[in-house]
Amino acid sequence: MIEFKNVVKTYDNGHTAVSNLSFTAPTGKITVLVGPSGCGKTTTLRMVNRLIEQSSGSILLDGEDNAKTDTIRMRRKIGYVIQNAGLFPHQTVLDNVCAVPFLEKREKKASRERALELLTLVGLDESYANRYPWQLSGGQQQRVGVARALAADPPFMLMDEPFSAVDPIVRKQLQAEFLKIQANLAKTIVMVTHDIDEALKLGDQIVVLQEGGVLAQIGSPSEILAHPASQFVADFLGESRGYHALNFEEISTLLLDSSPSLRLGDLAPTHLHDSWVVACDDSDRPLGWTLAGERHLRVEDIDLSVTVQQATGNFRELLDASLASPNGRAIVIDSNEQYLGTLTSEFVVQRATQSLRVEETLA
Ligand SMILES: Nc1ncnc2c1ncn2[C@@H]1O[C@H](COP(=O)(O)OP(=O)(O)OP(=O)(O)O)[C@@H](O)[C@H]1O
Repeated sequence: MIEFKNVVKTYDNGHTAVSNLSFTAPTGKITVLVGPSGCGKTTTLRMVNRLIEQSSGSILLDGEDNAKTDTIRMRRKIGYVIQNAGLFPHQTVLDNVCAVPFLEKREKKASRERALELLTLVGLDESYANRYPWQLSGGQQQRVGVARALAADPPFMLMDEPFSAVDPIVRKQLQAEFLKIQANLAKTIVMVTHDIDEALKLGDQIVVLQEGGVLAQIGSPSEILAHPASQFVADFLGESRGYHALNFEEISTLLLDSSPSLRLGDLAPTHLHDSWVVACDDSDRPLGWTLAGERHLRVEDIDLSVTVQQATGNFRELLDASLASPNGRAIVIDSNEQYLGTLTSEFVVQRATQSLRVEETLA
């Protein structure tokens, strides 16, 4: 775990960027620092690996005071991922990933093999190993940055806006892959982001800072959304708090409607003619919606543009799926992709309104 104890940072110009900050980043969990621009997030992060020295207070890494530990030894225990990846431009991807293991004079063959494994883990196949950073897209460079930080197998990771330099789709992919990796490796991570969505998605714990590096609130994403500690936190989370809170409601807790379904080749009973019906394949996997008619169901009659939603997903994804559907209903499937039922966007919106009201009374 990483413990901040009454940490203060006053820069030479007299500006206090971090004021008497105390919190613990638990072992194996992701702690995300958020707050408005200039509130001291990066300063806080960089004090952990002593790229910035605190003015007073202490930071302990698994109980060891980082100011009393040899800096080089201490930094080797900490992976550091920054925006734009910060790769060495004249080294290949493989050499970038192996940088720390080579520095530590680890066995070269084993280090390279592990580097290739890590590249695969972050979604890059072996063909990227001999490329140079400039031959990669921004998202690919960020993947290499994450693989490089993991290569030394450090117990701690510091990540400063690690996924920010890419477009929203790649960013989502990187976040999802990163969560998968973390589920296996369970590093103790402190991450900075200015994206509240990212914080809520990735963080086990959120630390909200306000101007001057003052701790405004610490808690799990759902705690912070449901019980903002102050007007500042409520304002910072913004008007979409209710919508964000949907991330933490599981669909499986809801009662689904059982909209009628048809398999390819089936004839619809007359009472269903001109109604929306869930079209499934031979194994009851939904393909989309169809307006039932007098003909046997053909693929051409199906609106395939819908997103089907896993019951293990969250309420917010469900809202997106229902809004994207031709009849305002989301199709929900189980883990075997079998059809389970449907829900209307009205129901989801009603639920969102309810949760927003609950939060407003609590705030
Ligand atoms: N070397 C420095 N000397 C003086 N002031 C500094 C120095 N570095 C940062 N600051 C100031 O300290 C405050 C905190 O900066 P920091 O970079 O930690 O904020 P941040 O929350 O990460 O901001 P952003 O979200 O904009 O990246 C800011 O007001 C900044 O201007």
